[in-house]
Amino acid sequence: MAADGADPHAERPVDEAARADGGGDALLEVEGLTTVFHTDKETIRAVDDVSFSVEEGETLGIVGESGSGKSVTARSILGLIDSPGVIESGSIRFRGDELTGDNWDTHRGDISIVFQDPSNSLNPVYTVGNQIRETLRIHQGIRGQEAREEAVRLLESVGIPDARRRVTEYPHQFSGGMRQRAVIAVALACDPDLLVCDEPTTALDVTIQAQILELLDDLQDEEDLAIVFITHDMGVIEETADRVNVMYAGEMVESAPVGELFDRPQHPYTRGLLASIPGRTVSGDRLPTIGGEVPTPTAEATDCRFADRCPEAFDACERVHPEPIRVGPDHTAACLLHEEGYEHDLDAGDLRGEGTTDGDADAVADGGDRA
Ligand SMILES: Nc1ncnc2c1ncn2[C@@H]1O[C@H](COP(=O)(O)OP(=O)(O)OP(=O)(O)O)[C@@H](O)[C@H]1O
Ligand code: NI
Repeated sequence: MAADGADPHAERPVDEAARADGGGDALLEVEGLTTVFHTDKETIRAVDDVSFSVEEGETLGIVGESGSGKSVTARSILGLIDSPGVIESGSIRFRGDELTGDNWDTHRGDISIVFQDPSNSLNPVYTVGNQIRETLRIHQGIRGQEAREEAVRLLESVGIPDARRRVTEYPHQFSGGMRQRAVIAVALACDPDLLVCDEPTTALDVTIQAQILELLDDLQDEEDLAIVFITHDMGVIEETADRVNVMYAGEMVESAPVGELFDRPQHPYTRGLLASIPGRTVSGDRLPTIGGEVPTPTAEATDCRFADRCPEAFDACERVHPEPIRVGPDHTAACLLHEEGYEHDLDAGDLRGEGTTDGDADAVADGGDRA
């Protein structure tokens, strides 16, 4: 689904299987997004053919281990990919407008981002109020007394007490939790329709984390914001998300409404992530934790990138790349276990249950060069 060279506004065939939202007029539609980094040594396919959409007012959670491509997805949506990175192909539409191809400026301010570390998001030499007013001026044309009042109102709306005084303070005078609230206030000063939060609570302690999550929830109700919430924490996903995309090695391996994903996870990787939530066991699951690490994708996938960590892999997983397919209403998974025609392989080369024993060599005797 390459967008290069093509008229970005041209009608694109919608891949029914890859789109879990069932169509309709989504706020944000991402289709076939592929973002690569050309380093000296290799090309890293950080986001590889990912499709999803975000509806008005909903929270989409993106979850996956470190290096799975969550942040690059976020930065792609905001047009923040810099050299050596490039959006190689795909389409990102906001309210139907194509953003790829340097069209982000027309929607700057409609989409805002909150990063993990609040200290890097605020400029230490300006007061918090100053930074909110600057954003109000640039994105909403609000100046002077009106901007001063709006800055106080925004600080109040993110739960900062004594806002009238604190608006005159510098970031270093704020605690970590208060600083992240201030960052959210700056993000809201654009009056965005979509707020992208990239691990916004990871640097905060648990109590403050819970307060920030509650704040985002309240803001969403009040301002009818759509939120893309990025985290590696399934527990946080359960609390915040309406829908969930599970990412692995640049790909979206499962997508479903949050209740459905937790009740009926269809990808072994998702089951592994769920089993890693403290105090939670998933029926029939064999993975208390997932061993190994996310591989760095450097070539187009010709196999399942999760296969060598997967307790349910069989030999076809080493030679066939699974595409997202529909596994339920509004639910997709990219796993051969759900694709027709591969069941026979279960008999031929089933590795299930063997992953933790040292009998792997025997099990793969007819399965090729599995390490
Ligand atoms: N500027 C860059 N140059 C080269 N490679 C990059 C760059 N930024 C990201 N990558 C690579 O892209 C892949 C995805 O990275 P990304 O930051 O999106 O992961 P993530 O899911 O957000 O992980 P984390 O949970 O650690 O934040 C990784 O392999 C990473 O090394
Ligand atoms: Ni990240």
